[in-house]
Amino acid sequence: MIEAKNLTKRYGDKTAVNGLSFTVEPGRVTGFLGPNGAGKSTTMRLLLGLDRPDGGEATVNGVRYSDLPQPMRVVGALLEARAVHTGRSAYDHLLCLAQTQGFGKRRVEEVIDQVGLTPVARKRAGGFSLGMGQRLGIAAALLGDPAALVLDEPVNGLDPEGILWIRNLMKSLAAEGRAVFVSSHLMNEMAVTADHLIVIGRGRLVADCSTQEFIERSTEQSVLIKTPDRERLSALLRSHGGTVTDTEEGDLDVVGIEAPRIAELAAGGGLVLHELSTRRGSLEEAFMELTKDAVEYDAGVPTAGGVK
Ligand SMILES: Nc1ncnc2c1ncn2[C@@H]1O[C@H](COP(=O)(O)OP(=O)(O)OP(=O)(O)O)[C@@H](O)[C@H]1O
Repeated sequence: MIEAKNLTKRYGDKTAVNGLSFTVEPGRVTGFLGPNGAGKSTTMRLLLGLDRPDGGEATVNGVRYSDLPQPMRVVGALLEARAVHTGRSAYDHLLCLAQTQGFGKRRVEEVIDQVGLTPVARKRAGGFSLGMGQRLGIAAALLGDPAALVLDEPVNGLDPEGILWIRNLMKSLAAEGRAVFVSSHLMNEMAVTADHLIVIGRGRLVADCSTQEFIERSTEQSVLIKTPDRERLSALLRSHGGTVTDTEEGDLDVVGIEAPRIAELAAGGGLVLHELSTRRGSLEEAFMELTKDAVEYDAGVPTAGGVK
């Protein structure tokens, strides 16, 4: 389990991470979301002991990274997508890393196989594509068979096949009981990958809830109605507490009453409906709205214990 307690990091006047507390549980993929500059990479660097916090602390299985005797056995990390600038082969690169931690050749071969690099394992890693470089980075993260993984924007710059591969890998690593913590600024990507979401805006926690809960709470539901009895239906729905707006196409958009109830009310009033459809706002819109709120109002958003 990864835990951040009141984590704070300042760079000069800028507070990159501001009193952040959350836990990343084993057995699930936890998405770490925030717009550019929200503080995701800084938080991950603090978790991995690459930077010192100005306040609070970050631990993995209750221990600070810098105090872990064999860190690669506890947490594997992939930080920022970049090509590996090495004249060494993928195999030699991993073997070198493995030897620093006392892992053998067999483990190197296993992780190479796991990430699908066996056919190119003896080729110079410096010539790898971004996708192959990512696979190599993930192989390095997996070397110690760690209980937790920290992956910073692993899908950045990958083609659809690479994205699908990483997505499935993260899910299977979580299914094996590992804590998988993955950052992204893409809401839609996290919606299909993560079981749980931690959302930050300007270094502060905005939401900490299951992905399902986030989707349900964040995307407001409205009902679109096509009807020849627009005026009467509109008045009827308003009298039952609905918020009714006219769309540019001359239809009705209703918030606050669900479709089956609208159909019953219309039938009761002898009003004709030509179309009745439930719509949800896009997740990406909801995410932008949420992080904007964090900055401007810091209210009305889902957190672990409900809506803040
Ligand atoms: N070494 C540093 N020195 C000064 N400011 C920094 C440093 N590292 C990060 N920052 C600032 O802290 C804030 C958070 O940056 P961080 O890289 O953690 O955000 P992020 O959420 O990972 O963004 P992105 O998705 O763009 O990588 C930004 O405003 C950034 O400019």
